[in-house]
This record gives sequence, structure tokens and C-alpha cells, in this order.
Amino acid sequence: MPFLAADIGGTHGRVAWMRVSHDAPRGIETLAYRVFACAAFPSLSTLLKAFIDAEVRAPVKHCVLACAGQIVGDEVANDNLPWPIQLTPLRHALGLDDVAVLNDFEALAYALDGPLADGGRHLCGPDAQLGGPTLVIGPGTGLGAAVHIPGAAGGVVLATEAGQMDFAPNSVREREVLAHLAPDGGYVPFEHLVSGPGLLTIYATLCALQGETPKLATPEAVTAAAVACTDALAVEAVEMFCAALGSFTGNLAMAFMASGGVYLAGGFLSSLFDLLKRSAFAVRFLHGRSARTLLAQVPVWVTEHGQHGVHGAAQWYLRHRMQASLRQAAEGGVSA
Ligand SMILES: Nc1ncnc2c1ncn2[C@@H]1O[C@H](COP(=O)(O)OP(=O)(O)OP(=O)(O)O)[C@@H](O)[C@H]1O
Repeated sequence: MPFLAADIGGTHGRVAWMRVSHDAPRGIETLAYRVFACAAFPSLSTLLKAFIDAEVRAPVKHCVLACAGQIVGDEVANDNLPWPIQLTPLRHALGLDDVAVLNDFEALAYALDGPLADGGRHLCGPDAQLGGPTLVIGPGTGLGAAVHIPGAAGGVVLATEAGQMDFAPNSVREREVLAHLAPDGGYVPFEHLVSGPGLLTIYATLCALQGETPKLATPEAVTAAAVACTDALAVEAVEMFCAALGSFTGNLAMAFMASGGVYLAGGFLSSLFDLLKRSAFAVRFLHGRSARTLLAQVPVWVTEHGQHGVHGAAQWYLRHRMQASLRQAAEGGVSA
């Protein structure tokens, strides 16, 4: 039975047409795949319809969505998404029999025993896969994280909203940035600094602290200027971003005792790999923690986000919904 799998972030919608195939690796074959800019569409249904018209050209009955944010009943709650997502209207608009939704990093964690783990570049710690809980973390439009806990029948995946945890500064300069962002001591989540928009926020704040007018207007421009070493504050912003990502990753690795390792799978981290490797990431991953000995055994890799979200969503769908849908279809009914 073919089905649509989509990974919907704040910036990109990655969509695939897939089918169950016993000959394909992990039992699922990708028939078509495209990446869309979410902002170019007035709704999720129009984005998916554009894919169906271009690649499927036939009625689609089954769909799984991996979405950034929390799933509350029929809706996905996420301020980073360009439009609200409601499942029942989406099902009606596309004429679907079944639409299922899971968190986007939960989906990435379902790709862990496949291509996500295969393509990783080693960042720090031992370069060997150990057993135990494994984390997937990624700065993109937001800051996503999920954990895979091994066990019977493929183990368990937990979605998290860890990107919303309070940012804690680790240096005088970071304290200054935090004080600038929340002069009254209010809430600043990690996501406000450790994400694409967060990198721009760090840069703009460093400019403000320096009394300079920002010359760079996008996160991509900050990264490019840091890589080319053409702007000292862009270099400092990327260094602070990498250090804060190290703290965030170390916090989560400690909380989940992530002896299975960490995959950093953000949309743009690959372009920062060399800077990340030279940065304070590894120091801050271990910094001052009582669990240093455990954390020193935790491998960290950087991997592409790419198609892994749709692959993981497809694995989840196969495991949690497909068998039931196939049974119901055989009995002449449809699932919710
Ligand atoms: N080279 C880069 N340097 C810094 N930021 C970048 C770079 N390329 C893209 N970005 C930023 O990353 C964000 C998009 O990330 P990504 O491609 O992971 O999208 P997404 O999957 O839609 O995100 P999310 O799943 O977090 O909602 C945008 O804010 C974009 O400006």
C-alpha cells in the first residue's frame, strides 16, 4: 500500500511518496521525494497537493506527518510553523482515509537504526556506537530533540520539548547576552539562541552590546561571514552558538544517560562542521558536570537532516498504524 510521508518544519516541507516493499532496506521504498519552502504555500494541504499533482497523479489515501511542535488532539501547536495544522480539515481537503502525526524529532529517532546513523561525521567522544539511550538533537527553525531507548520490539522513542528549557549562561559574555535579551530576568529558552533565527539573535545582540549596527541580516550570512572570517562578531556569534549547543547537548545527554550517543541532525549544522569541531562544543558538553566520566564515553556525530525525517515517519507509520490500516482495509473499513 503506497502512502505519503511528510516532514514539516518551520522553513522546509520534505515530502515523499513511499510504499511497503520487502525488497527495500527496512521494508520501505521511496518512489518520489521533494523539498518545498513552506512560506510559498498558504496551507499545508496546498503544499501536499502540489506534491501529489507533480509526483503521484492519483488519489492518496494514507498519510503520515512528522511535525515540529506538540500534538494536541487534532492540532499541532507550534509558533514556528507558518500555518495552523488541523488533521480533520486536512483529511477532508485531500480525501484521505487516514492521516497520522508525530513529532519531527520523534520521526528522526525512528530513523536511527538506518540511514541517519550511517551517514554521521564524528564530532567528539569515542567514535564507536555503545549501547543505551540515543539522542537526536537539531537546531533548525527551532531546536528539536528526541530520545530512543532500546528495548524489545525496537525500543521506545520519546519526543521532547527540550528546546524550550531555560538557557543557562556559562560565561560573562553569555550573561551579558542573556541580560540584554531579558533585562528583567525573564524566560529565555535555549531555542531562542540555538537555532537558525537564534544565531542571528546572538549576532544582533553582540552588535548591540558593542554599539555597532548589524551588517548581516540572515543566519546564513552570519555563518558565511564566520566561515570566511570576514566579520569578528559573526565569528563570536557562531562560537557562542556552538558553545551553547554543547551545553544543551550535555544537559540532555546527562538527563537521559545517553550512553548510546548523540546525533546532531540540524538542517544547517553540516555547513558549520569545521567550526563546530574547533569550537567549545566538546568542552561545554562535559563542562563542570558530576557525570563527566559517563559523558566522556558518549560519542557525538553530526548528520544530515535530509530525508531521514520522512524515513523515520514511514517507519513509525508502518509500526503503529499501517498494520491496523491494512487489516481494516481488508475488512472493508477505514481508520480514523
Ligand atoms: N547556513 C546556515 N547558517 C545558519 N542558519 C541557517 C543556514 N541555512 C539555513 N539556516 C536557517 O535554518 C533554519 C531552517 O532550518 P531547517 O532547514 O532545519 O528547516 P526546518 O526543518 O523547517 O526547521 P525546523 O524543523 O526546526 O522547523 C532557518 O531559520 C534558516 O534561516
